Amino acid sequence: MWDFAEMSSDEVASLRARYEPLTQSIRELIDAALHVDADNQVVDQAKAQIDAAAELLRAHPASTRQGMALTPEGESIPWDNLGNGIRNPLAPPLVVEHTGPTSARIDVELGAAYEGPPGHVHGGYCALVLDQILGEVASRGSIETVAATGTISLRYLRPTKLGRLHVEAEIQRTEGRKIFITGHIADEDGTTVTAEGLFIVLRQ
Ligand SMILES: CCCCCCCCCC(=O)SCCNC(=O)CCNC(=O)[C@H](O)C(C)(C)COP(=O)(O)OP(=O)(O)OC[C@H]1O[C@@H](n2cnc3c(N)ncnc32)[C@H](O)[C@@H]1OP(=O)(O)O
Repeated sequence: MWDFAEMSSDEVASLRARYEPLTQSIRELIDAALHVDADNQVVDQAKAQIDAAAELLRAHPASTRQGMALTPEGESIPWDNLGNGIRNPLAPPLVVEHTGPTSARIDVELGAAYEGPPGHVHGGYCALVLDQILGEVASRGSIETVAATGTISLRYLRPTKLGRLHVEAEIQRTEGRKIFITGHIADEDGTTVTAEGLFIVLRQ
């Protein structure tokens, strides 16, 4: 169902070293733009430099986009994914740490770019974070057993403060290709959003 580009580990390392610093610079640019308080001259000058950088990049277009790379060792590398894409400046990125065969955690800092209600994380982004961790746990971190979201249900207990967040997910039970899994997000004051998901392992 999903297309992957096969790539050696060396190619991945080389592309990662080339593009990851660019992605990080764009993230810092977005954050700076959301916090700036400057006069017209400063803003116009910054805009001209950003436009020039965009023009430089557009002059070297990729012939195809490769959403995810797969290495012969079975490692999957997300380039563009909104949750954890190495080349996507909108991805924080979300780094999932598997804490066992059926559980994982994410520790992430979400700043102004992820705001919904003032000072708090956008509810849609909370859903994305939970979908990402539930999907990776359901997939057991392997492309061989990749599982897609069938149904996900969220309960927003209270607003989630921008800043450091802790996220967890754990498989509750499996029935054939169906994986029932729960998770939650916590900010500095405790749990803010809980999730229940039914993920379906894709037919290979
Ligand atoms: C290391 C790599 C890590 C990668 C992590 C990836 C995480 C990705 C998380 C995502 O965001 S995925 C993107 C959002 N999800 C989708 O785009 C999925 C779109 N839907 C589909 O592709 C298919 O509908 C789906 C794969 C979910 C199911 O299609 P199937 O044809 O495989 O299901 P089938 O009809 O054979 O049904 C199998 C069982 O699942 C049940 N089922 C199917 N779709 C369901 C659904 N949507 N919700 C709940 N249950 C569902 C169905 O009733 C049935 O139950 P029973 O076996 O008890 O009869």
